[in-house]
Amino acid sequence: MTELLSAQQMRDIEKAAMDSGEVTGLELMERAGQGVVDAILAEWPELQKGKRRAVVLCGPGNNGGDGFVIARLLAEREWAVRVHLFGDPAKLPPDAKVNHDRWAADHGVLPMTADDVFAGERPDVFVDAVFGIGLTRPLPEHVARALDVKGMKAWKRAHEIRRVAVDCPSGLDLDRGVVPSDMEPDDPEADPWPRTLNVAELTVTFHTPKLGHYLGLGPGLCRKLAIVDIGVGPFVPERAMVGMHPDSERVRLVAPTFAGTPLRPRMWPMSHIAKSRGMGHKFDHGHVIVFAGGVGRGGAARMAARAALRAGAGLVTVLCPPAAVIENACHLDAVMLRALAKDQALAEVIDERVSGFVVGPGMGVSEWTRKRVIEVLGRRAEGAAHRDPIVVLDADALTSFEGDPQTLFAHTHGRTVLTPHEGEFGRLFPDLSGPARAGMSKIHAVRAAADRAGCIVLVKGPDTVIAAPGGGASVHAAAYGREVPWLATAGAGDVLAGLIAGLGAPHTSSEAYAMTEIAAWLHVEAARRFGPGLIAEDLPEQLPGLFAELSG
Ligand SMILES: NC(=O)C1=CN([C@@H]2O[C@H](COP(=O)(O)OP(=O)(O)OC[C@H]3O[C@@H](n4cnc5c(N)ncnc54)[C@H](OP(=O)(O)O)[C@@H]3O)[C@@H](O)[C@H]2O)[C@@H](O)CC1
Ligand SMILES: Nc1ncnc2c1ncn2[C@@H]1O[C@H](COP(=O)(O)OP(=O)(O)O)[C@@H](O)[C@H]1O
Ligand SMILES: [K+]
Repeated sequence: MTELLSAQQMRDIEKAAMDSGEVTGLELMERAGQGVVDAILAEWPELQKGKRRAVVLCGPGNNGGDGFVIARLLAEREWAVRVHLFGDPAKLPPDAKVNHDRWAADHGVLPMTADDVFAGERPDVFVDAVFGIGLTRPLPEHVARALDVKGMKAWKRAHEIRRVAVDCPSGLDLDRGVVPSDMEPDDPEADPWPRTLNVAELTVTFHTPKLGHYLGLGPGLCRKLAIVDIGVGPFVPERAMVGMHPDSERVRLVAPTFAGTPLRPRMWPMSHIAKSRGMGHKFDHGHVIVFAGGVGRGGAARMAARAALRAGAGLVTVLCPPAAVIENACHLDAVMLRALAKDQALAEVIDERVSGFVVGPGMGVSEWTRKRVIEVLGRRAEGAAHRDPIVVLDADALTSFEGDPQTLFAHTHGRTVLTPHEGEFGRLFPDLSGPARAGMSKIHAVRAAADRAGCIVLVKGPDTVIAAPGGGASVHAAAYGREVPWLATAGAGDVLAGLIAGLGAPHTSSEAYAMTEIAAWLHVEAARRFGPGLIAEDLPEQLPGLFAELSG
């Protein structure tokens, strides 16, 4: 895993490095600028030869300071570099001022209006060093227009210009992954895309990625992320450990990486999956129960059940109303089937060895669903040798508690996982959702939800956020080469619920949180492996091949 930092955490790290006396702000700025130039030349090796053109846009803070370093280093390569500044040079912070003055000693500095920026000859590289982690409010209109990709049309063959963002495309809030705008109120239900669009082809950030690189609009605006080590101290490995319960302050990125370095999938996730299973009897691999809805409504449960079985649960049983037995029997083989009448207690049809439940997909929003949820959450492990069953609540199991979430939260336990999409999340947490979330990041909202619910909460989407009570949080992003828009298909969420239960069901599987992270990752890997044209039924069928590849 890799830590994702907030802007404040990054500032604290930089400050600690400077306070230690080992490095000065000026040295950090030089390393940052050099790192950006190196990243540009690595990304586009054809730029290593010849005299090229660059336009560099510098802002009023240290992001602008990086821009002046980049301009100088490119000019030293005999590039023709044009620099535009937003702000008063006399008010630049000290390190940025030093670099401005070095540049201005023998080069011009132009104003930052769209007319000035998009004039002159077409550059090979366009560098955005206007704002980084210091953005505090929406971009001024004229700055937004100078950064707008549409302005590039002033040049012929504009598509050949390589757009590079320093730390982030300016205007992106690196804590939330949103672009605050004066024109559209900060309302998550309004169209999140800004009127002017500042999209990079390459974004170069420092030390580790920030939250906003992976949340919301971040990946779509940054496009490709390069991380430059500027030597501000070591990573904190124990906080980023794979498979461990997450740290209460730091957010981690769910990926086979360790402090930014790729890990072999054998180490993660396969070693964790294997560890939780060990050897043994099929019951040791867990028995998962999936509740199905009535006649004609069992598909969601069947897909969840198949995912749980493919994920490695030893046994999976679908429980359905007696009237739906024939329908389900026509579809199920390896997955077992039992009838459960409305007035029957669970204990009449299942034994105490059941170690996982999926409740909700296709069940219907009803009082009956509420009762089953509470009944399931009341089942606890017999004796210290066993753990409480993992209980995944999705879809109708969540919506059935709309307006009365406290009743649900009174029964959840540490091995409960809620898997809402944003709509379902809003039904349980209206004050953390929709317009009420304005100004708050998805991380903040999901952390608060996990605290309130007293269990793990996973909120789905291209940026999936997982949180546990006490502050631990992770982001799993289907981004930066892992985009799977075709995963937005009916039933994909049911499969995810089954995956979590299947991975978390072995009695020896202690970490429901780690298994939830792994499930989110495998879900997207399965979708990538299949490709466009995917329907939800295809997802579980990808798992055997995927496991084989990951173990290779
Ligand atoms: N510290 C270090 O050692 C290192 C830092 N590094 C680099 O520094 C960057 C962070 O620098 P930073 O903290 O100065 O913030 P930055 O993003 O330049 O912006 C702050 C300025 O913008 C202004 N402002 C904000 N929003 C505005 C708006 N909408 N419209 C108008 N003005 C606005 C704000 O003004 P204020 O809000 O105070 O009025 C302030 O003047 C970081 O991203 C990385 O690139 C690297 O070199 C590595 C070493
Ligand atoms: N653009 C996207 N990229 C990647 N994954 C997505 C995207 N849109 C949705 N998903 C994933 O697809 C699944 C949809 O689940 P859900 O909303 O519950 O739908 P359903 O109820 O039809 O199963 C979630 O796991 C979500 O993370
Ligand atoms: K920038």
